[in-house]
Amino acid sequence: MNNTSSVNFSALLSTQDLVLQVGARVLAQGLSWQVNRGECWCIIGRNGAGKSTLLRTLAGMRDIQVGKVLLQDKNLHDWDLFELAKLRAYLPQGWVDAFAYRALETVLSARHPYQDNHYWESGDDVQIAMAAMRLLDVEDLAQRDVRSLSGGERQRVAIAALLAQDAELLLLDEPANALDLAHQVSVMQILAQNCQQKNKAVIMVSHDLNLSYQVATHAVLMMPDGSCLLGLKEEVMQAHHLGTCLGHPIERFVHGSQTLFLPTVSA
Ligand SMILES: Nc1ncnc2c1ncn2[C@@H]1O[C@H](COP(=O)(O)OP(=O)(O)OP(=O)(O)O)[C@@H](O)[C@H]1O
Repeated sequence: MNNTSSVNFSALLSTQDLVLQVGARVLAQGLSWQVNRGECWCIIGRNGAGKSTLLRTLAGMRDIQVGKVLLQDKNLHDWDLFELAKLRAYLPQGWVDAFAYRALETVLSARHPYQDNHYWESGDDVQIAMAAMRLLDVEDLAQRDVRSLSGGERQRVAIAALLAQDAELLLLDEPANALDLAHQVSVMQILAQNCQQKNKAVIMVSHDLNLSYQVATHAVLMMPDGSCLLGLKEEVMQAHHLGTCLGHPIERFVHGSQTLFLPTVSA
């Protein structure tokens, strides 16, 4: 399914007939997709479906063999790297901290594209970095060696860095990974607010159907046959579509203002 029937030239991101392939395996076939400012998309699929590969491709970290990815109206790989860093930010799924940076320094490094001499940060950069750390509840960890942080603390520092980059398009690979329940909800709400109040666009990979449904406006389901189902969450996140996508029957319940998804479990 494509969501490009009414062509919108002001789309922040668009793909045209994109094919994702790893070796002989086609992960996504002919994906044509538009993402506009203010939209929050979640990408759903089984392990190995190609969610991270898709996100890395949209971030410009993977070659495109077939099809196009446009940011605004320009080919992704034609963007100057510093301009690209102001336009899109990317949170990978995991990393290794090899050096003893302070948490604040890792957040400040996200301000690099805004520094004219690309070397020294200004007082404004420090304020922006600290504000992002405050929002993510890691302000108190600013002077800590990143290698001493817990998994959830390190994840929140990384999300603070992503926000400090102040890009229009936020690409996040399982942002709620390793977070406790309160921080999962808080991070998801922060992402939704960035779309609603700051007119940014979010594309995130998530395995949490319930939380995703609460904050997302749209969803992409990466199907086992390499097709993608994409559109408004209400239309796409139907129990039967999710069941096919995830290879397990799912039931959808409406409880008050909440929509809940439960996997069917036989006794
Ligand atoms: N460099 C590589 N060489 C061989 N196979 C690869 C390579 N990179 C990715 N793959 C394969 O491509 C498929 C898609 O990987 P990807 O990481 O995008 O999946 P995913 O949907 O994000 O999975 P998960 O939910 O487990 O994170 C997987 O089967 C993976 O093993």
